[in-house]
Amino acid sequence: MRPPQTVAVLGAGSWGTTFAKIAADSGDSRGVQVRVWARRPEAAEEINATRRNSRYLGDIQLPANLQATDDVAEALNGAQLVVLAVPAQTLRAQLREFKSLVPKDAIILSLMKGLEVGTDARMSQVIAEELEWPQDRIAVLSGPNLAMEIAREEPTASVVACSSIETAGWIASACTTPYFRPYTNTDVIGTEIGGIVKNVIALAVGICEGKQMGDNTKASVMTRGLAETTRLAVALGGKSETLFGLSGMGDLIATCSSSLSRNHTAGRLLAQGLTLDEVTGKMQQTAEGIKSAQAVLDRAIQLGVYMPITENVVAVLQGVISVDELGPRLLARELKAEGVHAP
Ligand SMILES: NC(=O)c1ccc[n+]([C@@H]2O[C@H](COP(=O)([O-])OP(=O)(O)OC[C@H]3O[C@@H](n4cnc5c(N)ncnc54)[C@H](O)[C@@H]3O)[C@@H](O)[C@H]2O)c1
Ligand SMILES: O=P(O)(O)OC[C@H](O)CO
Repeated sequence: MRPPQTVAVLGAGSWGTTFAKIAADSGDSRGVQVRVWARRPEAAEEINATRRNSRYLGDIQLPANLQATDDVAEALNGAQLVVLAVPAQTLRAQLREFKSLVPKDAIILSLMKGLEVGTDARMSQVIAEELEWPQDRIAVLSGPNLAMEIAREEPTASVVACSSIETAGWIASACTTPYFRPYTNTDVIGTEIGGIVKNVIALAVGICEGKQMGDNTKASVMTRGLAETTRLAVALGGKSETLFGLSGMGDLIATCSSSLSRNHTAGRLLAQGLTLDEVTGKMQQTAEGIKSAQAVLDRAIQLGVYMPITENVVAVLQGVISVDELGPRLLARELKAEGVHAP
C-alpha cells in the first residue's frame, strides 16, 4: 500500500507538533502534506507565519509541508492517516465532537500514553468505542520519544503497534526519517501499557531524585517498576517480551533519566515540597502519570496484580502518605523472590 499523502495531527502540543514534523520530513520527497489542528488560533497562526511553535518547541523550525489550522474539519478533510495527540483524559469528549469529520477510510494512530480515569480504558480502546473503528485500522506509537530531543533531530527509535502488521508497516513508512526509526509489532496492549505505566514509575524516580537519592536507588525503582508493568501487561493479554523492548524498557529508561520528562519533573517538584496543585500549575504541560496512576492501580486491583510502586505513588498523589514515606514503605515489605511473576 502506498504511504499516505495527507496526514492530520490533532493536538499541537510538544509531541503532536514534533510527530507532525517527523511525518512532514518523512514524506517531503513524496509531496506529503501534514495538517496540524491547534486548539488555540494563535498557535496555528504562529506555526504558519513563523514555522515555529515557540510555546512547546522554542526555536525549532518546522518544515514547509506542515500547515496548522484551528479548524478541525479543515485538518481532517481527506486525511488518510489521523494522528491523535491530545491529553488522554480529554480524548473521549473530543472524539465525540469530531467523529463525523473523520474520513471513513482513515487509519488512526494514537500517540497518547494515558489510561482513562473512570473506565481504565487504553486510548486505542477509547478510539475503537467512540469512532466504532475496526482494530486493524487503529495503531499506537510508543517508545523512548522525548519530544524536544526528536524535534532537534537527535536519533531515536520507536514502535508502531497494530493488530494488523500491514497497517503498522504502512504507518512506519510514513514516519521514517534519518533521525526517527519506527519498528513494528502486533502487541497493542503491551505497547500501550509500557508507555502508560512508565509515567507512574517516572514520578517515583523523580521523587527519589528530588530527595537526592543516588543511582542505585533509581535503578532499583526502574527495574522493579518494569517488573510490575510487565505483570499488568501480561494479565491484560500483552506479551512480556514487548516490555523488554523500546516501548517498555526503552521508554522507562528515557523517561526516568531525563529532566525533559514532565512526569519525572513532577516527581522532583513533589519531593521539593510543592503540592500537587502547585506542580500541575507550574508545569502547564501534560504529565499523564498524575491522572493515570489511579486508573492503573484500579485495573491492577481488579486483576489481582501486585503493583507496590504504583500503589505508593497513588498514596503520595492523594496525600495519604508523604514523599518521605515512599521509600521506607517499599523497603519494609516482606522479602520475596525476584522474578517478574513472583507473587
Ligand atoms: N511530549 C512528549 O515528549 C511525548 C512523547 C511521547 C508521548 N507523549 C504523549 O502524547 C500525548 C500528548 O502529549 P503532549 O506532550 O503533546 O502534551 P502537551 O501538553 O504538550 O500538549 C497537549 C495539546 O493538546 C491540546 N489540547 C486539546 N484539547 C485539550 C484539552 N481539553 N485540555 C488540554 N489540552 C488540550 C493542547 O492545547 C496542546 O496543544 C500525551 O498522552 C503524552 O503522554 C508525549
Ligand atoms: O515528558 P513525559 O514524562 O510525558 O515523557 C515523554 C515521553 O513519553 C518519553 O518517551
